[in-house]
This record gives sequence, C-alpha cells and structure tokens, in this order.
Amino acid sequence: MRMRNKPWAIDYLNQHSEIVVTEVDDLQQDVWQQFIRSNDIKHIEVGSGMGRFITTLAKQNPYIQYISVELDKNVMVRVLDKVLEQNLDNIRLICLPIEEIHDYLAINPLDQLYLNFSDPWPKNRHEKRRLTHHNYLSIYEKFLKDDALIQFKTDNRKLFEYSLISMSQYGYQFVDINLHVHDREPDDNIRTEYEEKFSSKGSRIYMLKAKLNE
Ligand SMILES: C[S@@+](CC[C@H](N)C(=O)[O-])C[C@H]1O[C@@H](n2cnc3c(N)ncnc32)[C@H](O)[C@@H]1O
Repeated sequence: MRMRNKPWAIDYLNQHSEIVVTEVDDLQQDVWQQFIRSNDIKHIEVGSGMGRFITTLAKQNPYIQYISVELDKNVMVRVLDKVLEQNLDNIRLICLPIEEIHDYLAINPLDQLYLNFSDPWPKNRHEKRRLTHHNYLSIYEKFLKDDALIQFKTDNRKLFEYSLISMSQYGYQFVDINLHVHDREPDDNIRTEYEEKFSSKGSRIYMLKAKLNE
C-alpha cells in the first residue's frame, strides 16, 4: 500500500503510546508487558493497512483483544484514527514489521491470525517476502497457540495457490477454502479496504482458514 509520506505521522502515533508501539524496545514497558502476558483471548492481523477489518472486529467482539501490526506509519495513522473515533479499548497497534516483534508475542501465544490482501510479490526472486512463505509460517508458529486459526484472504489467484501449497507443505490443514467469497458472501465477512477496491473492479476474492493442529 503506497500512501503519501506524512511527516507528522510518527509524532501522532507517539502521542498515543498507550495504544501504539513504534519502537521494538517500547514492548518492554510495563503496560505492554501486562498486555502481552494477560490471558485474554487475543487475535492479530499482520499488514492491517488502513484498519477497517480489525477495527470492525474489535467493535463486534469487545471480549477479544486485537493486535494490529502494520509496518507503514503513514498507513497506521488511519488505523489509529479509527480506534480513537470509535473509542475502542480492546485493540493495540504495533507499527513495526512482524519480523522484529514476534519474540515478544511468543511470550504468551495468540488465538488467531488474519492476513488480508498481503502484498503478492509476484517475482520468484521475491518469494521470501510473501507473508505465507514458510519462513513467515515458522514465525507465526512461534507466537500462535497450537490450535490457532489462520485466516487468509486475497484477490490474487497465484498468491492464493502459492499459499495453499506453502501452508500444506508446512503441515497446515484447511478448515475452509472459499474460491469466490463474494458469491453468496458469508454474513460475517468483513470487507477490507483492498477487498472493496478489488471487488468493485470485478476481481474474485479467495479465502482460506487453516490450522496446524485440531
Ligand atoms: C496490500 S496491503 C493490504 C492492507 C489491508 N490488509 C487491506 O486488505 O486493505 C498490505 C499491507 O501489509 C503491510 N505489510 C507488509 N509486510 C508487512 C510485515 N512484514 N509486517 C507488517 N506489515 C506488513 C504493508 O505495509 C501494507 O500496508
């Protein structure tokens, strides 16, 4: 997601340090350690973009704690806007790449992971950047509970097929595979910003749900 540089973004995020982390070391602060170590049900989205998906979930499920991970500060400000506008108190934002923070999350594993419209990185030489590459799957395994669910949506058929193979080879079992989400769209489907954009252009939306262990 390319968003114009907002020179004020980092200050805005840092003014809300009770909700947002912008430096890895901040995760050592007491308030974050308490959050990480609490035994609430916790769901995480990696690559939240502008945050419609995760903020809608947070509003619908006040008893679940949500973690939004988005590396781009220019995009994360849009997630923070939504959290503040809706007064959501069950969501935390981490404005860093997942690669840099997973050890902290692994302290107390999480219940569910969402990947929505992850960058497809179509060139073979960029395969390792895809968020369903086995290197990322092994990162997720460290911070997810044994029976945690991964839900992945994309408009990109090649990335979807790649992800089915990558996850299957890693040992994931598929709980659900939907090859046309918007044909008889499930009531509980929350459309992300990218999903809305691609769907309005006529793209088909694919979705999978998978678990490592039942
Ligand atoms: C194509 S956008 C999709 C945004 C949103 N999920 C949606 O569906 O509208 C992918 C987002 O993932 C973020 N991203 C990519 N790699 C990431 C990583 N390793 N850690 C955190 N965020 C990442 C990008 O900055 C970008 O905003």
